Amino acid sequence: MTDPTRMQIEQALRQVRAPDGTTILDHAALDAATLRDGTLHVALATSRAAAPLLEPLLPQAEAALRALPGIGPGISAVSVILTAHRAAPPAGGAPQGAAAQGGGHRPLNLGGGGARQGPLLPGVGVVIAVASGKGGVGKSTTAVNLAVGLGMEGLRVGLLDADIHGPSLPRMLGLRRPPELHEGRMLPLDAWGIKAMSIGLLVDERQAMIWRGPMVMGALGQLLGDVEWGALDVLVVDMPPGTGDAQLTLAQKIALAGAIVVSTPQDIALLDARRGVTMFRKMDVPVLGIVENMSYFCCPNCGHRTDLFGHGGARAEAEAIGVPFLGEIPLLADIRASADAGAPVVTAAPDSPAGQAYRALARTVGATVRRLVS
Ligand SMILES: Nc1ncnc2c1ncn2[C@@H]1O[C@H](COP(=O)(O)OP(=O)(O)OP(=O)(O)O)[C@@H](O)[C@H]1O
Repeated sequence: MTDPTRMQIEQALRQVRAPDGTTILDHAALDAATLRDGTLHVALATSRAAAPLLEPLLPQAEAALRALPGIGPGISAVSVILTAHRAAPPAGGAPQGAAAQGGGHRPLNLGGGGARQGPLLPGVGVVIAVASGKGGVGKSTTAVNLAVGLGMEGLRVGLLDADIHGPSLPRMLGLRRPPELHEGRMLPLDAWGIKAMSIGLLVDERQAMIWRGPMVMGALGQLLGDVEWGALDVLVVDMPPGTGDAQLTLAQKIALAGAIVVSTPQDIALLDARRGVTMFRKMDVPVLGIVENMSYFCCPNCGHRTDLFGHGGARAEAEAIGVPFLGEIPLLADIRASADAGAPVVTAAPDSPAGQAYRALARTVGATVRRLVS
């Protein structure tokens, strides 16, 4: 079997018609196609205005792609998603040959611009993702304290909250006003020495919770393309939790220099962390390391340390899968209280045990960032 080419995919998509007779490719352009674990993932770039019209056509598009000659032994399923840009880019591009074989996840060479090409974020030195295999492990808390800690290390830092279903950055940074516009682009807000942007600044948090696929991708496209970051050494991206299509597409859209995976020491979370590491590896994104959050409990009265879930799980897991271990963050009430008060503990109480833990993490990651931007 050979991989489908751009021409084949576009031919299949041209059979998919809206009620007015126009084809799906009259409103969208083939943006990226990826083979992952036997599934052909196809991303179509469209305008925000057209996305609601195209969404009902996606099952037909998947059926048309499943009928492609050559879709057989190596491809068992097809998934089509919409990514909404500001304006639909022109469709087309020269038909290209198939991608090199091998690996469970392969971006297909479609010609006309791969997903990780193009200066989406001019002026930004490196982009680092903070991710987790599942929700609730403290990914956002880690991302916020790491970003502010990197700022305290003297780096020019931006923080993008791409956790679109649960944007917690405005609350954690104490930001309430919407971003200002400059020549049609959004200006990130200043907070605690860094620049920050979140979908939570644009819409009500509860509204974002119920968004469906195309709207999520549209909002992310806007956050990626419409923010005037200015000159940054590093942009920290708080990824949505998990390892699904939104994470994958996002990681493809941004040229990530590296990813940090946050986990708790529990077995189940470590399994999810392993899945997160695997996802980035499949996309050739270097995993900078694993952070163990809620690693141990420090009694605020006597300072006694209790390893609630056993100790050293994430360190051992990191060693087993061959990625660096970046450090431990204790379970401490003032981490949550500071986050809820909008003043990250790394800056609110830099010499507290929590502050010191985050500063140590920022020093380690800061050294890597300096190496990557130099
Ligand atoms: N080390 C810690 N000690 C005490 N509380 C913590 C710690 N880390 C995170 N928390 C708290 O745990 C809760 C979940 O944290 P957070 O929102 O950062 O998780 P998350 O992994 O980003 O979740 P999701 O991605 O599902 O939004 C928050 O109330 C946060 O204040």
